[in-house]
Amino acid sequence: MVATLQLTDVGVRYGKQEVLSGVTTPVLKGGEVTAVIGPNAAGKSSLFRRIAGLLDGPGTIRIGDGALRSDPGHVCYMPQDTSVNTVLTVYESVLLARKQGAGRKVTDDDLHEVDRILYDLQIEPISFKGLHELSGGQRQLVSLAQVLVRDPKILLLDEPTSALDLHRQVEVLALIRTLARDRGICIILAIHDLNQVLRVADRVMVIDAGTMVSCGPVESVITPALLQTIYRVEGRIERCSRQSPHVIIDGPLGRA
Ligand SMILES: Nc1ncnc2c1ncn2[C@@H]1O[C@H](COP(=O)(O)OP(=O)(O)OP(=O)(O)O)[C@@H](O)[C@H]1O
Repeated sequence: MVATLQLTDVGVRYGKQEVLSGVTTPVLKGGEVTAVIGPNAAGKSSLFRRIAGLLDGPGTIRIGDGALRSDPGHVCYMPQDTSVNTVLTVYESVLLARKQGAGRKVTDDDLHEVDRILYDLQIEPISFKGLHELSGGQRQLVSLAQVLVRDPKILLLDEPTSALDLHRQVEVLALIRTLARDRGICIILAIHDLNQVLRVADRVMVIDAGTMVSCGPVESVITPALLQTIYRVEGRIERCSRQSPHVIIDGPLGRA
């Protein structure tokens, strides 16, 4: 069965302050990657926390069918802040994530999955380091391992590559793309780098000042007009290497 996610009129309030309202999407399907973009403080993380069930608010979040909804393990959320306060090793933390809500007995299959994900993310060399000993980028990779190992059907990744070097960004985004396609995962990721969005996403949702201003195929949403109106920069989209589109920034626009 293909996992699906659809938002209707979804909003978020912190106390009396409404920070997001009226987010309505088409049906987002397993196998596809949707990038959520927009300026700082636009409401992207709040939207992720709302979808993950960590915040209440108006609107409807329809996830898959009844079978999926009754198994919360199928929706996994990786927050933006990956700081930790624990004495676990990398391996233990990923194994624990795998067993979350799934009984205590560790099977060969569990160990195999942990090994595979550590290998895919190229972090086996740090398997037995304590989480508190890791660099920011290493912590981010381990957080990613903790959600991927749970075999999610819907995966919410809030800026999963923000602490990674260029090589790791490219590798991780390629892995995300492959996992979506091969395992039919519906992946939603917040990301600021528009060139990476052009490489990885099928669809882009733009959030600005608490509202969704567009949601559609990548190349029809990432345009010079978007650069001007949302980011206040002058820029172009050009086909460069291998004919793939790139954002080229010419300069900032002045203050409005
Ligand atoms: N726990 C909270 N309590 C009150 N207001 C909050 C809380 N978390 C976020 N906000 C506010 O909600 C708004 C949206 O914040 P959010 O973190 O969703 O933005 P974002 O688009 O993810 O930003 P960034 O790109 O900077 O990570 C901001 O004005 C922020 O100050």
